Amino acid sequence: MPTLGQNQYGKAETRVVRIVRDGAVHHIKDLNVSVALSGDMDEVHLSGSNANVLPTDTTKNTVYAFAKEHGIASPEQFGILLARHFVTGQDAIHTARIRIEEYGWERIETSGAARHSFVRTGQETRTAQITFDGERWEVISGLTGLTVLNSTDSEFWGFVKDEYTTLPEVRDRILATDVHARWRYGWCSDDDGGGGEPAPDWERGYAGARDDLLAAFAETYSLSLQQTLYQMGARVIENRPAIDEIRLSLPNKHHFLVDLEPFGLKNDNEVYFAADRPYGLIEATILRDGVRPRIATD
Ligand SMILES: O=c1[nH]c(=O)c2[nH]c(=O)[nH]c2[nH]1
Repeated sequence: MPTLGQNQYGKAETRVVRIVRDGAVHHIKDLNVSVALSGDMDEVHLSGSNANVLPTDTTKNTVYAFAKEHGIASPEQFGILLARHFVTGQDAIHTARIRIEEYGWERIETSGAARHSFVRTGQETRTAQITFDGERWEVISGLTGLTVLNSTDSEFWGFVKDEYTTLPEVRDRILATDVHARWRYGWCSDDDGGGGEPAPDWERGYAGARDDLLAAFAETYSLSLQQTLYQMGARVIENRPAIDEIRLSLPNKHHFLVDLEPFGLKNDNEVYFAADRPYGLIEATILRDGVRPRIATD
């Protein structure tokens, strides 16, 4: 009979978001946790007996329950807690390897008192599309991958319900999205031959539009992502006279509250499962009054 070599099992990539609410000041920890356990696992492979197998589902639940019970001080400390739990709690488990990725979030600083808005660090890409037909210019600038999150001040209720609707109404949820924005400058004829307009300051335009998008996201009390989207686009159009049109494509990065009741724990909007897909996708163009849309909608 062929020999069973090294083996391990566990739940990979449990996405856990832990919010700590210190009054109006919220703190966020966002981890991707992979558990690999090994030990006396010959039987499950060779005879099919599951007697030594702690289900991978249980390892996932443990991640969520520990996030609630112990908080997440650091990935190292959280990983140590988990590894010790599995090895000391189960005779058959001799080794636990916990791999953790932590995603960084910075606070969005706004003039308001609320402190529950965050932007993911180091992810965004600036974009530009320039078209010239020998006479007229079209410049569309933008960004992708600007990930933002509000840990409160977001509701979703009062929506249509048909025979397939199961979504519960919520008065307090996480609202998170990867901003994909493209904005078109009104500038179209340069002053090369005389008579045209000087080109806008592209650097200031980019920094200003980015600031507006972040500030509007953070300051909008949201009844839907659609409403937040409109506020973000409108802020850019109102604050940046050089920009005539902005198109926003916002995935709704769902964060589901984890049910901790089976473990005797109350989830007071603290521990979330950060789902990857499917996601809602909310898209719209916001225009300066009287301007015709030109940014492609795909
Ligand atoms: O902000 C939202 N807009 C929707 O259209 C929608 N649909 C849904 O299921 N959740 C949400 N959230």
